[in-house]
Amino acid sequence: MASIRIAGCTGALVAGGKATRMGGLPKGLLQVDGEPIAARALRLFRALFDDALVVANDPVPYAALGARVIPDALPGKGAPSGVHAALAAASTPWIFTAACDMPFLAEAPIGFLAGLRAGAPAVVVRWGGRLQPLHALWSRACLPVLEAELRAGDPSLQGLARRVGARVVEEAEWRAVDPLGRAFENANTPEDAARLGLSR
Ligand SMILES: Nc1nc2c(ncn2[C@@H]2O[C@H](COP(=O)(O)OP(=O)(O)OP(=O)(O)O)[C@@H](O)[C@H]2O)c(=O)[nH]1
Repeated sequence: MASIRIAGCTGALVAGGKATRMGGLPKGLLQVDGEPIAARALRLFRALFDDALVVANDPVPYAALGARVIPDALPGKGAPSGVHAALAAASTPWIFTAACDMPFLAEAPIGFLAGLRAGAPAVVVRWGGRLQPLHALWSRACLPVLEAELRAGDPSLQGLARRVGARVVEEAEWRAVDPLGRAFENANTPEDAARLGLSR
């Protein structure tokens, strides 16, 4: 059980990618400490948030996890399609998004992000010189902006963060809760999976 609750927020696992660099394996099923990444994430989401869902265009790998699995509403644009679907489907004013290949989600860093929500349309960390929009908080105010951008072209989530005026957490600030940036670690290739200690 989590020691904090983050009200008005849905945890959304973005899991609709092709995982070509991982040979098409549903990356959320990679195991961390003997548990699929997706199951671990949903367990954390249920403890922290009002609701939890998975955005995946193939629901089969995630069907057994007991969470609502939704497809992209505006498919074909990568992770922005997933964030859009989550914002459109959530019944809460906020969503927390995480990629399905992030094995080290943790309560304290997510709580830190949530503590910065007031007055911001989104909260995104800059780590390693790059905004990290797949471990971020997005408010419903971002939905019409992202929807218009998806209909018009091929937007990036980093661009969306800038355009909505997201609260950007700089690296020095983030180090207080996550000194090594573990939250943003993700497994794109079998080599990444091995480095992060993940198994099939
Ligand atoms: N819902 C949804 N999620 C996506 C989509 N594309 C990528 N994602 C997710 O976004 C996160 C980051 O995706 P990437 O790792 O960059 O892309 P990927 O398609 O999973 O992998 P590659 O094919 O190897 O690039 C992962 O959790 C993906 O599952 C999409 O079109 N829809």
